[in-house]
Amino acid sequence: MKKSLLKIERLTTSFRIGDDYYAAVDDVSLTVNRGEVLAIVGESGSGKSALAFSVMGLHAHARIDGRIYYKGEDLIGMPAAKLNKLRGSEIGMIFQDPLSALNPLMTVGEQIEESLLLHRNGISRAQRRNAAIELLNKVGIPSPERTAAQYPHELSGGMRQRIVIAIAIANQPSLLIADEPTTALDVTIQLQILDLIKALKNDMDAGVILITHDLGVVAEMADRVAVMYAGQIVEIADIFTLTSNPKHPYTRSLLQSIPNSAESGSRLHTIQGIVPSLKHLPRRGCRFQSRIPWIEASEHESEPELHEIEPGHFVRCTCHLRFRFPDSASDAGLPPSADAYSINGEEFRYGTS
Ligand SMILES: Nc1ncnc2c1ncn2[C@@H]1O[C@H](COP(=O)(O)OP(=O)(O)OP(=O)(O)O)[C@@H](O)[C@H]1O
Repeated sequence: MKKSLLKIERLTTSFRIGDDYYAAVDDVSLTVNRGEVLAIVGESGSGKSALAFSVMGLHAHARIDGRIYYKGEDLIGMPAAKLNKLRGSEIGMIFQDPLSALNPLMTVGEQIEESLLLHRNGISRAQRRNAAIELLNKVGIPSPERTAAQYPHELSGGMRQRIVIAIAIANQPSLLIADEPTTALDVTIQLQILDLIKALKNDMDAGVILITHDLGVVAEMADRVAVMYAGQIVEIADIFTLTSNPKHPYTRSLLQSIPNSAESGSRLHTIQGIVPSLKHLPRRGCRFQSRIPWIEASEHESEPELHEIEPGHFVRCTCHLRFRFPDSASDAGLPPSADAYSINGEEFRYGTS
C-alpha cells in the first residue's frame, strides 16, 4: 500500500468580498500518496487553484479552516519560516503561466541556482552551476549552457515551462503541484511536458497534484481523480472507475462532452450554464441542481454528502441515482442565454460579480 504524503481534512478557503467571506473551497478532504498522480478536474471557477494555493500557503488574505497534513505535520498555522523552507524544497509548484512565474530580470540559470541556494546549505557556486545545467538537461533543454545564460523573454512558451519545472524539481520535492501546466502550450509540447512530469514522479516517487480542465490530460496522467464543482468535490475515484463508471451528473456531463469518450452513437452533450460566481453560489442543497433542471428537485439531497458507493469511489448527492441526459436541448429547460435561475424560490445569478 502506498504511503500517504498529504492529507487534507475539511479544508475551507474563503475570500472576503465586501463585508462577507465566501468559500471558494468548501469542506474538501482528500489524500495524495507517494508515487501517485491525483488529478483535480473541473470547469473554470470551480476552486482548483484556490485549493492548490491553500496547500502552498500562498493566499495572503484568505480565511483558511481545516487541516493540511504534509508528512503528518499541519501546514496550517505552521510558522512562515518553516513553511517557506518546505515550499520549494519538499513541495514544488508548477504554475499555469510560466512567464509570470519567472523573474524577467534574471537569467534562467540564475533563477535555478537561486532556488538551489535557498534550500541547500553550503552548496558552492560551481556545484550550483553544475546542478543547474544538469537540471536543464533533465527537463530536455537542448543546449543547457547557452539557455542558462538567456532571459525568460528570449525563450518559447514550452522552454519557459521547462524552466519552471526545473525550478520546481530543483530540490527533489516529494510533492509536486502542477496547476494547468500545459494549458498555454501547443499539443506536441504538451505531451513532452506531461511525459516529463510522469518521469519525475517515477524517478522521485513523488506525489503529484495535477490541476486541469482537460480530460485528455487526466486520462493520460492520473491514478486517481477528484472532480470539483463550485468549491466542492462531487466525485472521487481511481481513473479506471471514474472513466468506466462515472456517477455524478457533472462527471458524466464532462465525459460526455468530449468526442472520443462519449458513448458510441450517442450525441455529445454540452453542459448548459456556467459555474456560478463565488458570491452567487447556492449555499444550500445540491450545487449542480441548476445545471440539470430536468431532474426533479426531490432527487437531490437537501444537505448533499459524499457517499462511498464502492471502496474508494465517493459521489456527492443522491441525484446521480436518477440522472439521465435530456432527450433534446429544449428538454434541458435552461435557455442557453439564461443568466439567472431559481431554486426553491430563491434566485441565483451567473456572472462574475
Ligand atoms: N483572491 C480571490 N479573491 C476573491 N475571489 C477569488 C480569489 N481567488 C479566486 N477567487 C474566486 O474563487 C472561485 C474559484 O477560483 P479558482 O481560481 O480557484 O478556480 P479554478 O477552478 O482554478 O479556475 P481556473 O481553471 O479558471 O483557474 C472563483 O469564483 C474565483 O473568482
